[in-house]
Amino acid sequence: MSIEVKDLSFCYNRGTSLEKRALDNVSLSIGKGEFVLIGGEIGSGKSTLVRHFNGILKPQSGSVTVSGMASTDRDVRHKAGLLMQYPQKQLFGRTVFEDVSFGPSNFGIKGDALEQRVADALEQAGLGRDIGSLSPFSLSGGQMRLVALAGVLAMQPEYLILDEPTSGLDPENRSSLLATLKELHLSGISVVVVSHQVCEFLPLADKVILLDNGWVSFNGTPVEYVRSVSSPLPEITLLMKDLIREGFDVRDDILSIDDAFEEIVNALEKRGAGQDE
Ligand SMILES: Nc1ncnc2c1ncn2[C@@H]1O[C@H](COP(=O)(O)OP(=O)(O)OP(=O)(O)O)[C@@H](O)[C@H]1O
Repeated sequence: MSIEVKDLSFCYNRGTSLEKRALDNVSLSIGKGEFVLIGGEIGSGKSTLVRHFNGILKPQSGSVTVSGMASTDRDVRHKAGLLMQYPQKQLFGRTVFEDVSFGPSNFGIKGDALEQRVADALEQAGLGRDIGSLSPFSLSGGQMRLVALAGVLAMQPEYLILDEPTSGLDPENRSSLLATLKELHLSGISVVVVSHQVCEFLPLADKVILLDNGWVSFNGTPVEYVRSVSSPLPEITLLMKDLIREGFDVRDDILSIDDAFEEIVNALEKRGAGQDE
């Protein structure tokens, strides 16, 4: 069971003078249980692509299926939950409980079952269950984002899709969100992260897909990605720090860029071998 995208094309303002082709014959597959990173420059089509996964956008040509269900089916949103960019702007409830319970209660879940769903989702999102009675607007920006994440998790999706989840977060909230995503992935949820900062999520990813002007320019493992780019030094330095943060076996006394590349590839390969065991 997977997300299958076949020959997907999509234009905004189709048939007008403002026509903009955002996706051009995109085909890809996201396996169940994978952590997939979708990267690419600003405007390369990342958001347009993932908005097809939970049916916000409908394919103009080609197809998208999620665990065998066409993305045009209304129920696809129960299989793929999307946390949009700046999701805190979408909070509306008087209490956190009201916000997080909105999806499942519309789905007919009530009473104790609803309370349990909300408590579980708050816990999975890394928030205590006691937060339910607070106003979401009394929380910090990072906590508000986690409340929005809990709202998506309360629908118990098979695929959790996050569009630029760390943008605008301070370093502390960023690390706690990354830790939460790692936990969610370990618990068996498939995670798809859209980010133009590939290095930030590379240590967590099983697969990297890059878009360039609406087409897939790269689709491979993190090791293949590192081998394929000649990243500028600051990115490599950040990646080394991110790998150390995630407990990868990397030396921190590397002097040359070539050695740094080798060290990163070795560390990622070791992790890959560990996962296969
Ligand atoms: N609602 C819209 N109407 C018209 N054009 C749009 C619309 N949304 C996106 N586009 C255009 O489609 C292209 C792809 O946009 P998209 O938002 O999918 O890219 P992105 O890679 O997610 O960018 P970002 O990193 O800025 O979020 C861009 O050229 C963008 O300007």
